[in-house]
Amino acid sequence: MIKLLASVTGPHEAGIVLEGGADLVDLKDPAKGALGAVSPQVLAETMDMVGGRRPVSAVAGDLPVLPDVVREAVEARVAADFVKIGLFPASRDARLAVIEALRPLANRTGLIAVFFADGDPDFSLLPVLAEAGFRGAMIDTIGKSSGRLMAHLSMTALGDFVRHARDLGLMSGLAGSLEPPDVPRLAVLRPDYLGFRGALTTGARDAPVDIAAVRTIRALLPASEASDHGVEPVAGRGDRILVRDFTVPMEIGAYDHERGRTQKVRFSVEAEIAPIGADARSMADIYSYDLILDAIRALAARGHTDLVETLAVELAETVLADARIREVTVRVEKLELGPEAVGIELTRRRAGGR
Ligand SMILES: O=C[C@H](O)COP(=O)(O)O
Repeated sequence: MIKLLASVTGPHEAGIVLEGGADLVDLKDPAKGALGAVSPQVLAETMDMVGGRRPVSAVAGDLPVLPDVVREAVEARVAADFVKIGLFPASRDARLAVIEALRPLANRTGLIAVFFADGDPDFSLLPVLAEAGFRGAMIDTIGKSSGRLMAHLSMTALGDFVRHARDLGLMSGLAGSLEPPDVPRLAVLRPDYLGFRGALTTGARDAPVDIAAVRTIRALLPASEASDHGVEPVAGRGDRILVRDFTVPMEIGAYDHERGRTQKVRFSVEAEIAPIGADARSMADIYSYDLILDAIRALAARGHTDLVETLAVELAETVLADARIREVTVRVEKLELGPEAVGIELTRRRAGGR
């Protein structure tokens, strides 16, 4: 489920966003910049008001990228469930020094790094953050009048960020002047959080939060895991691995004039496998079409074969020898005998059914 992060200025606005369905109460002072901080006092009052009903995050502030300055600001806010730390424009070394300085605080609060889409984001720091004990990473924008998140980063780049964070065990969040129509588009990328301030107010970013605006955003977020994962295989049908029109020269034919030379033979294969899991990401999770291509190359390399029928049966048997294959259809066509193509198509199924 994709959660709603709502940025508020203190306890009063926290009450409003909770009523509107926020999943994370995020404290910040929008009048003081992208990550303008509220005082530890306001943090304490807001935590009291929220009373553990939802996690509370606090931003560390629009700070220079200096280890001591940032560590001190985070230390003052470790009572929050999460503290968000901006990786503002700076050299890689300066950012690394800040990350390292925060390592000792990682078991006192949930550290969340904030990359800025318009502030030279360096996503190669994601593994460094994971190793230093950070709990998550998000992308926001610094310049709140210089366009929405997607004006600075493509959907592909945002999707890569979410995937990379997830692979590293980091929560991910996306924010940056987002508007209601952005929600379904970004929800497709499946970040853990979408974050809002401007879209939750009655007007400007530092105007008061408005319950109707919060509800509008809430209603746009996918309601449950079920709707997030509402994709399932069709009962009784497998997925299909395809090799289409793979043409190789080979020695083939029962006539004398077909011996001692090669001619073009075209192979097409459709192999049925069990439905691929939604979490398939690597070669280890799938049956590769390369195995079929290799089997065809081996047939072509082994010398003369009289009949295309022999090739088709052998190829089907080779493919079905892999226990993951349920059924295979093989087409073998000779391409140099006058018509466009002559050949055979056959289907074989694993004995014993599915
Ligand atoms: O953390 C999220 C931000 O508060 C988003 O603010 P914004 O929607 O005004 O850019």
